[in-house]
Amino acid sequence: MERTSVYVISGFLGSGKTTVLVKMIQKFKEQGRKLGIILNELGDECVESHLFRGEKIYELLNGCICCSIQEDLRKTLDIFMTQNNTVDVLLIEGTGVADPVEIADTLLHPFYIDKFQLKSIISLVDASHYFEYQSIFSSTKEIRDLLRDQIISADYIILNKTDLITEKEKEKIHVKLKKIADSKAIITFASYGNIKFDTLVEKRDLAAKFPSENSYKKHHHISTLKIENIPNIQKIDLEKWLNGITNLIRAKGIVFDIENSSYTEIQFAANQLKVKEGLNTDYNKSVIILIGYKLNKAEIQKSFENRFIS
Ligand SMILES: Nc1nc2c(ncn2[C@@H]2O[C@H](COP(=O)(O)OP(=O)(O)OP(=O)(O)O)[C@@H](O)[C@H]2O)c(=O)[nH]1
Repeated sequence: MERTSVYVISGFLGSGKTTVLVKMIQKFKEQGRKLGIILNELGDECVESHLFRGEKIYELLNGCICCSIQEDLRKTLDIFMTQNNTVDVLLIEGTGVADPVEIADTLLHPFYIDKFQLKSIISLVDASHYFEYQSIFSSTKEIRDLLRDQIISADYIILNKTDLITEKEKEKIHVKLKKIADSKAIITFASYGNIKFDTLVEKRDLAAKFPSENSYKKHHHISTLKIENIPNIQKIDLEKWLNGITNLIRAKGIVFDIENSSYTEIQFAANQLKVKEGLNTDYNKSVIILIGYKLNKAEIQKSFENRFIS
């Protein structure tokens, strides 16, 4: 079954995310695509609902900077999954203070990886405030780091509001962005989010990889590996095996127990394995996702099979 294409739109407060989102909706509709939209609002009210009248909108309210973003998003993705095939393109607008990696990370979860395909992380940069936000005098470290993360994790960067700056400033920002961004990322200029839709939706590298792999890549050379068909394994054995993998940073997964129609959730971080057993689910697959620094995928897959299957 075709996975639902997901586009994440990130960018700092007021950079033009909603402006671009409205344009994307229009274009996708012209193509006859069935759209779902997730808005991640700060505060407890979506003040922009009127812009999306008639669309299938899901709001993640109270989407503050903390981890609740991921939980809310999971709940919303679950709703999409129960509405089979009603949506073939999902657009997610992050709050101006969200790190898109968190959204990508959620889409990487074993529950969702077979259903959703992260096509692009689009990041808007407000050209008119670029130097102000980058300045150590008029901005905070948190803001600078956040803007940096938004740029690093994107595969499509829109320098928006160029109508408010000079050609010279535009060039200067472009040079800076090229230094920060992933080498494969597309950097484009726009005012009022007017970009070439075709270049935005055309297939790029991100689709061929696991979501979020790209996002971490620039700085961390992170790779991911999906192991499927997991037999019943003792927790201690799995923990030992995971701890033996060179450069592994994180693992997460689910192991389905056919007899009890329940699953065990697996979370491995900081060399420790945590499991939650006996959870109810409609999901009936077993899969573990490994995330690490330049993982030797073939070797790990083989080691898993030797140890637990044959
Ligand atoms: N001058 C100028 N204004 C723009 C441009 N793009 C968007 N705006 C305006 O900037 C304001 C913010 O745009 P939005 O699209 O709402 O930005 P946003 O990133 O969704 O904002 P938040 O929801 O606060 O995060 C609106 O008043 C837009 O009309 C642009 O390229 N040039």
